Amino acid sequence: MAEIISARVIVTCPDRNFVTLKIETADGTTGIGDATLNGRELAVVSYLQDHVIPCLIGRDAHRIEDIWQYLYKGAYWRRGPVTMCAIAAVDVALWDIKAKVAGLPLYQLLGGASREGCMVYGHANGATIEETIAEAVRHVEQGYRAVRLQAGVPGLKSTYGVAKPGQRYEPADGALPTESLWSTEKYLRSVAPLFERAREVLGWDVHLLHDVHHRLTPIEAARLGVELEPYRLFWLEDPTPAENQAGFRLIREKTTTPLAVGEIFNTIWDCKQLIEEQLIDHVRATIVHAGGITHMRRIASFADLHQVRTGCHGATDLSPVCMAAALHFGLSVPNFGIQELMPHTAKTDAVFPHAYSFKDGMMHPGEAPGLGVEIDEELAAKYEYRRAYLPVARLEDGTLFNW
Ligand SMILES: O=C(O)C(=O)C[C@H](O)[C@H](O)CO
Ligand SMILES: [Mg+2]
Repeated sequence: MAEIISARVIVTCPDRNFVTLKIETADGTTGIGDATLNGRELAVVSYLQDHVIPCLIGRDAHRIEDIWQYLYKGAYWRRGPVTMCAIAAVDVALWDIKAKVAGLPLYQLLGGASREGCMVYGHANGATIEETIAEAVRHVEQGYRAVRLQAGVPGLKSTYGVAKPGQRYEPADGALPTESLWSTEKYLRSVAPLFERAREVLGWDVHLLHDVHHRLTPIEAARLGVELEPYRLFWLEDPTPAENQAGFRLIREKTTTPLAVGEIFNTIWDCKQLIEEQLIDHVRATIVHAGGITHMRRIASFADLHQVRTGCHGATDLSPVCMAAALHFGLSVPNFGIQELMPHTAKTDAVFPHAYSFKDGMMHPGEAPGLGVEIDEELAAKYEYRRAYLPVARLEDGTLFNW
């Protein structure tokens, strides 16, 4: 028995907001879990503080599966991003505790390493095709074996995934949502030329990826998939909103461009049909948004039966605590595909000292017992929460669209 004697939520903003849950057991062992839900952070803080923590005190931290079921079924109101982020934070903190008590890096408890490291993809973006390709070249020089390409769309003032001049890309950029304009026609004209040029310059030994960010209809996505076939993408991500999973049948029938979906999924039920019918190649659900390591292992096992590999979301709104958990998970599951890497700022890294590392395009969680990441609470306290929303997108006639 490792009795939970306290659980606290820590909110900090070292360049961007993060929510972290810290659980402590009677013998002084602590574990942490990421609970960050970009743009809706405080809803998870309240869910944890007001509704979850009171249920944790006095429980045995080692009974991870039982606590997961207790929080999921016990709430009666199942699923949803707020609930599943909160459960994820508890779950990861408990795995951290268990692995620390065992004196092992977490991946050893998850079955051990299935590979030498986790291949990651970086983000190359620029206002023009040439700027984007130059960024991609820089990534390849740093050792990346896979790069996501996003370029500005001629005729649109701003584009998803493209940084403002001289700045890092960080989408949650306003105390109220900033508004951007979208034109499917302009966008569709711009994508194939980007990848044509990328293959000319980068050759064929680097994996190329692209994120549509939910902005096409299935038939438009099918057209784009066909147009991109000559450039052999590693994946085309979120080609269409995935609430209607059956919509992917149409895309799948038309194109062999591999598909990745699921960064906004929070349970296996969001991707059950996509996986069962083999409508996708990679599932993008990740630890913090999809119920933690316990639930992600369930999704990965189910996906493995259908030749679907993982491809966990890893943007900067997922804290280093989530990155560490994703790497232990990715190193251990048999059907790992790739891990997204959008490096955090030095300020964020200082608040979350960690054992994971990057080398030759691969990441490894390190050998420290537990997750191998801690939170420097004194430093964290210096960075106060700042409300920051994700943008919204409108069509050129003013219609609210998918961002
Ligand atoms: O990293 C990606 O693929 C994204 O689509 C990033 C998301 O827009 C971001 O994480 C939203 O918070
Ligand atoms: Mg995405």
